[in-house]
Amino acid sequence: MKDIHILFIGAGRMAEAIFSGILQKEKDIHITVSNEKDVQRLKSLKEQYEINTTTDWLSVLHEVDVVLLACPPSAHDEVLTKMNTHIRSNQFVITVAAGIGPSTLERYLTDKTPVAWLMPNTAADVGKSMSIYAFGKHVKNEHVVHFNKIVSAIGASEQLSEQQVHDLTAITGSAPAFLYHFIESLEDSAHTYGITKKQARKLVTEMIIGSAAMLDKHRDPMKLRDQVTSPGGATAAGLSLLAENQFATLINKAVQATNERAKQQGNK
Ligand SMILES: NC(=O)C1=CN([C@@H]2O[C@H](COP(=O)(O)OP(=O)(O)OC[C@H]3O[C@@H](n4cnc5c(N)ncnc54)[C@H](OP(=O)(O)O)[C@@H]3O)[C@@H](O)[C@H]2O)C=CC1
Ligand SMILES: O=C(O)[C@@H]1CCC=N1
Repeated sequence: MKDIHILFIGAGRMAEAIFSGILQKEKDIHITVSNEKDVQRLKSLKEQYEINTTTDWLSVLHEVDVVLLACPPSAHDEVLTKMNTHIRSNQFVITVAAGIGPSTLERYLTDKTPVAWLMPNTAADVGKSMSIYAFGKHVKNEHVVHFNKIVSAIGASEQLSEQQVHDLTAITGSAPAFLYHFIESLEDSAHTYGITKKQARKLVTEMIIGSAAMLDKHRDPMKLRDQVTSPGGATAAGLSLLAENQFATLINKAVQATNERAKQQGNK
């Protein structure tokens, strides 16, 4: 297969996680990264990674096979409008923006442009993103081949419908932040018992890494929870308190709030 050249529009946290993951796995994917204002950020990324950078993505557009939009949802209107008059019909456009599905991309890119919506998470940086995605109407086999190469470099993936990516953005895209918040809360709690912050971090981080490894091996959180919960014992008391305070309902509400905001951002 011939080398792939990807242009990133947006040089923020998600862009970096994705191209960092790709560069660790793939030697025949070439990356150009652009943003609009922050030249210092581009300079620092160029020092760290084997990439090209530019503040003028339009000048590079004609050279690339894939455009990956990693800018905020609110920037898409401006970027796609500008892109539409210059893009060649076989160039593949992928967005990772919350709320911006293939049907939105196709409304802007009027020349039967192949498009995809990828919802990754920041674990792309370590090749462990769980990414969900949906394709537009004009995606052909060659684009699927490119897409699979890019997405498999950053972790696991699952193809869904556009609506399902809307509905599950919270679960794969945002829920890592929910988990990190849970971890921060455990650290704060540990710290109140007289250990240092460094010790609290070690205790909680290693516990989470061990739990994730168990989940990876056994794939059954209910069974794993049950193994920890000795009948009538200490863990059961903690879990009861979580249940009394509607822990599961609260998580469901956080998922809904996240998806509503994502949709709202995409509709602007
Ligand atoms: N962070 C995450 O975990 C995830 C994020 N996403 C999506 O990724 C996208 C980026 O998010 P994130 O990386 O967190 O955000 P950041 O704020 O870290 O990065 C946004 C980047 O976009 C650039 N940008 C802003 N406006 C424009 C414009 N008009 N043209 C070109 N570049 C522009 C910014 O640079 P400058 O201002 O200098 O132009 C910056 O480099 C969002 O759409 C988000 O929904 C999806 C899944 C997970
Ligand atoms: O917070 C956000 O809007 C993005 C989308 C999914 C994760 N981060």
